[in-house]
Amino acid sequence: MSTSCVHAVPLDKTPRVRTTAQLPIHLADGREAAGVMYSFHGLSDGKEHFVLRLGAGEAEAPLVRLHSECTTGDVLGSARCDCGPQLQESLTRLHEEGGYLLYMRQEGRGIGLYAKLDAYRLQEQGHDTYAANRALGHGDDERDYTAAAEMLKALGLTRITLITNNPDKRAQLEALGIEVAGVRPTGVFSGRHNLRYLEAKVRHTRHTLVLPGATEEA
Ligand SMILES: Nc1nc2c(ncn2[C@@H]2O[C@H](COP(=O)(O)OP(=O)(O)OP(=O)(O)O)[C@@H](O)[C@H]2O)c(=O)[nH]1
Ligand SMILES: [Zn+2]
Repeated sequence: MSTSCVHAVPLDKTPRVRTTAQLPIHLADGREAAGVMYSFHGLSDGKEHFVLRLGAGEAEAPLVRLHSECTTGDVLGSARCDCGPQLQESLTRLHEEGGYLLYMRQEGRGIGLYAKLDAYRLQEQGHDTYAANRALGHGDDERDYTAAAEMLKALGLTRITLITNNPDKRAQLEALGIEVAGVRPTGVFSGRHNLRYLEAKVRHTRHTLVLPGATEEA
């Protein structure tokens, strides 16, 4: 007897929220937070981004952290960037005020881990993070937030307060039909290993970071 397997294929570009699951998580300060995790089916870039909702209540323009994947920083605690502490800070804020973490599979500003590690080698030879990308034939920043806007809309979130220092995130989301009612900066997590990386973000992509020893206009 033959069997057939029919996969559900979405007929339009609207993603469906695929699953939700309770996820108790430990915050950096030792407290426990209650999360709900959402995954999606049918996002336009075909990647497996996810959302974690934390805290209680629903603000009129809920807090949203749009966080780009950084395996070295988020998972391993690498000090070459500020991603790990930014992620922990966001989880704490979202737990306290209520809101959503969108974890975007955009490793290396969209170039992937393999190329990011090549870029690290070039940085050891003196390139900054953006020049290293270009030397490898990539754009300075290849991130596209279409899938983020799709996820927000699928959750009914069309007016948000965004946690970021990156003006491009706000601009892209607004162009995609998400109203960004306000922006909250992340903390500044600088150290001897990531100072050049942070300086390059300010110089090159106008991240709103005030670094030690810099003036606000710099
Ligand atoms: N290509 C490349 N990507 C990097 C490097 N270091 C970190 N990343 C990636 O950069 C992304 C985070 O981007 P950032 O520019 O640090 O910050 P942002 O997300 O634009 O801005 P915020 O919202 O303020 O955090 C993650 O996907 C990291 O994997 C690097 O040296 N080269
Ligand atoms: Zn990082």
